[in-house]
Amino acid sequence: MMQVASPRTRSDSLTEKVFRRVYSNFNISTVEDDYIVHSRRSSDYEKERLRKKGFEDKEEVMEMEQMGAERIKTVLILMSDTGGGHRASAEAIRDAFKIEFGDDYRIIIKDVWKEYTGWPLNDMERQYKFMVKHVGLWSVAFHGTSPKWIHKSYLSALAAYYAKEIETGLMEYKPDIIISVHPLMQHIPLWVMKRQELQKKVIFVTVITDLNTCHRTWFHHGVSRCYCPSKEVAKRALVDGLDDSQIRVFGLPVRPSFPRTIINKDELRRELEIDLPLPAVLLMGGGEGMGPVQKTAKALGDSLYNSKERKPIGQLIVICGRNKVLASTLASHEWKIPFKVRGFETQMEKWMGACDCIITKAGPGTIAEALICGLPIILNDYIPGQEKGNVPYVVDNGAGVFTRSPKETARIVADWFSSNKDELKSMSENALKLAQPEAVFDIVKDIHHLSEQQQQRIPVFSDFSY
Ligand SMILES: CCCCC/C=C\C/C=C\CCCCCCCC(=O)OC[C@H](CO[C@@H]1O[C@H](CO)[C@H](O)[C@H](O)[C@H]1O)OC(=O)CCCCCCC/C=C\C/C=C\CCCCC
Ligand SMILES: O=c1ccn([C@@H]2O[C@H](COP(=O)(O)OP(=O)(O)O)[C@@H](O)[C@H]2O)c(=O)[nH]1
Repeated sequence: MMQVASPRTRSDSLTEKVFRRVYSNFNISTVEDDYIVHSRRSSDYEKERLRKKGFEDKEEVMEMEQMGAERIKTVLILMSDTGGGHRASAEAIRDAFKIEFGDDYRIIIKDVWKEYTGWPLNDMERQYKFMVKHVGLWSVAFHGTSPKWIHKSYLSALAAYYAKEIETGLMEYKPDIIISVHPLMQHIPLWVMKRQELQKKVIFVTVITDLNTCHRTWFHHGVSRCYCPSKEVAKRALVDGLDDSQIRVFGLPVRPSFPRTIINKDELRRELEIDLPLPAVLLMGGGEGMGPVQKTAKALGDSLYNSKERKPIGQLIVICGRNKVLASTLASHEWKIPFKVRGFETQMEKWMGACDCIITKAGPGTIAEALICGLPIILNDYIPGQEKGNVPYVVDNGAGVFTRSPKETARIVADWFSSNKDELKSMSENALKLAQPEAVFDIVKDIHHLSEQQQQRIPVFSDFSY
């Protein structure tokens, strides 16, 4: 029985709620952001709720919906699949809204740029993938666009050029609340809202998904709240001119399905068909399977095999994300130790819960999740700019180590699994201390509070035009 305990205690009822949702065929992590499906379902709920309250007539139901009686609030979460972290945080927020407030909120996760605009905004995923493969280019782009006058003028030009399209994109969903979980999705929507005089009617908040050295585009002064995952980021926000009252520090939002109570590790291993007694290391490289994964896997294949006794001292699980080439290359290799290779996994909490430590590039999402699972972390790479500061965040807090060398990584893991178990244990404890499993709930509750405050200021039936 492994204890994956939250460093802070929380009311049983919430834990129970999470457990019920997570482990009773209710897959809250399902990617379900297709608007049509979503909006149909949500409006069906809404109609059903009104019908239950006695509004049988079709027109009456429609009227009440429009007027806002028992109105379900619409939350639009803006994200882009540049990396896997923004989507993971968006899903975390959606799931937490569902757990905390049931059907009171309708959550839509969207990349409005991709669907409504043209080049270069609609092609960020591909461009980002290209740039981070050429780290020098990314470094120039990241640091070169740091001055406010540079990114502001560029984004204003894009806003003006795509004004109509973005307006259409945002207005289609008629959001009451807009949440941006992406560094480039503050300026343009806020500009559109200003043009439409919607600033007082629609709440706009930013949820930063970088733990330390984030880009300055995250810090827009026009937001109601800027949720910072760490004190370091909050300091940067203050330096950038945000007001104290706009800033809240709760932590990085992680999907509530991540275990934070008691998880039976053996059961997870049985379910995932992982060897029961052998210590296990999880190797990954973010949503795209980036970093020195292949070399590290092969080095681990050697270091976790005791050739004198002709038996393994550990086992290896590699999650390649969307990197199919990596997955097939590793699958075709001969392994002396128990080995598993997987593609993009939707239940990361199970794989992390079943392992004893993790090797990853310094992606903030993976780090925050691993901390919740109490996994010591070996960071083997980082993207210059936004991920650089994640290294001291982990290492200085005693939750892991940094090395770029696959051989050194493999040696450390072998050490942890044999002669240095104490270090593994103390790092696991430090990881749990640093974890913030409640962050996502604190964020959605604060947004709910904002929304209630706003409701008191604006008449509920105000029919604002989009
Ligand atoms: C004066 C010299 C200027 C040189 C500029 C050269 C080229 C400019 C081209 C592109 C601009 C690059 C934008 C840089 C802003 C970066 C903000 C940022 O932090 O972005 C991070 C995200 C990715 O998210 C991160 O993923 C990580 C893991 O992979 C991790 O999860 C982390 O938590 C996440 O934060 O990056 C992006 O989304 C960038 C997409 C870049 C696509 C370029 C397309 C250009 C289109 C629009 C750019 C708009 C404005 C930028 C201002 C440009 C000013 C010149
Ligand atoms: O197969 C996978 C691989 C990754 N992830 C998730 O993708 C996110 C990766 O985010 P991170 O910030 O670590 O790195 P990025 O992919 O943005 O570079 C994390 O939430 C992972 O759990 C996932 O759900 N399935």
